Amino acid sequence: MTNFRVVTVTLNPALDMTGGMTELKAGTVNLIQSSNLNPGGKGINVAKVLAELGAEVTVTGFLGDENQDPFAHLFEQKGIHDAFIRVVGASRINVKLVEESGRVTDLNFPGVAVSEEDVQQLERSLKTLAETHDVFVIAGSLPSGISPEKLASWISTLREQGKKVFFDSSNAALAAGLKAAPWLVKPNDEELSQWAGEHLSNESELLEAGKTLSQTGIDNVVISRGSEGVLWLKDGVWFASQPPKIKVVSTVGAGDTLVAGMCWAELNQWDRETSLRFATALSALAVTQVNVGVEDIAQLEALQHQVNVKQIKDR
Ligand SMILES: Nc1ncnc2c1ncn2[C@@H]1O[C@H](COP(=O)(O)OP(=O)(O)OP(=O)(O)O)[C@@H](O)[C@H]1O
Ligand SMILES: O=P(O)(O)OC[C@@]1(O)O[C@H](CO)[C@@H](O)[C@@H]1O
Repeated sequence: MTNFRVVTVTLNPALDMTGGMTELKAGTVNLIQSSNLNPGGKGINVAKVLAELGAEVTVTGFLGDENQDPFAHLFEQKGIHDAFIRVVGASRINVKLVEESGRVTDLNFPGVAVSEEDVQQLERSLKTLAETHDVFVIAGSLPSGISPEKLASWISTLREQGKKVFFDSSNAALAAGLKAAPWLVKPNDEELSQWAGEHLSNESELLEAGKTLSQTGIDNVVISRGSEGVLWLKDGVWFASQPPKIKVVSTVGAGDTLVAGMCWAELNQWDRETSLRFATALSALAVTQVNVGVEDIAQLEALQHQVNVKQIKDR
């Protein structure tokens, strides 16, 4: 029987303060016209979407004990099991400035530092969760106190236990995590360029770099390209998707929603075309709203019909 249980790991959660404005002018006073404060962080966003789709989700990572209430409230509201380690201090507040054009400026803060004792608690939590779960999503940046090598060691351990690890991060954490051969990775085109050490400016360069990445032992390379859709390499075969043209409200969490969609598709054992169509439509829907989540199931159905999916031949 299919098991719909997932653990998401967010080592550096954030309260996302989103401000809507006409146009950002750096170095001047900018007036915000609308604002929202929502619990976020990549793994938590993935968890929220998965829970709304119907998965049984457990969340872990590190949560500051001074401002944990909005997170705890979200978990309760969505029926998400809360296995977060509480650490001394406040989780960061990240500021997202969304202009009328849809352009987003992210101000991502460093986050609360974790101690060696906190790290040991998390390792115990992962060990226990691995006894009952086969799918782990590890997403987001690292707080001070966790080295990229430590993160990579967790991915390696889970992989040695036969777990499917979905991984989405950036910078040094991404580089180290990729070496541990997660089951699925989702860099965007910029992150893949960083990994490749050169600017990848077109599809064929992305395909080439994605192929090289997969040869390091990664089963699924999923490259997100914003409005240009998704490229997905598995078993040596590429699929590409193109979402319809959409009025962008906020792109915050679009990548996390794509990861959640790919994860949900895997839990359902859907074929490749169905999986990619679903995950692309889900992430395209995410950009039509400020908050992360599946707010409009009817619109999701309609969007799936408008996503173009094709296999890329001879690659
Ligand atoms: N303007 C858009 N129109 C339609 N779909 C979009 C748009 N922007 C993003 N998407 C969908 O969301 C997916 C993920 O977006 P993107 O590539 O921007 O991820 P990301 O850079 O990881 O995002 P973030 O870090 O903001 O979560 C895209 O592959 C696409 O399917
Ligand atoms: O600093 P990180 O962990 O890389 O990214 C954090 C973050 O930008 O990611 C989510 C959107 O993907 C937001 O909820 C959150 O603020």
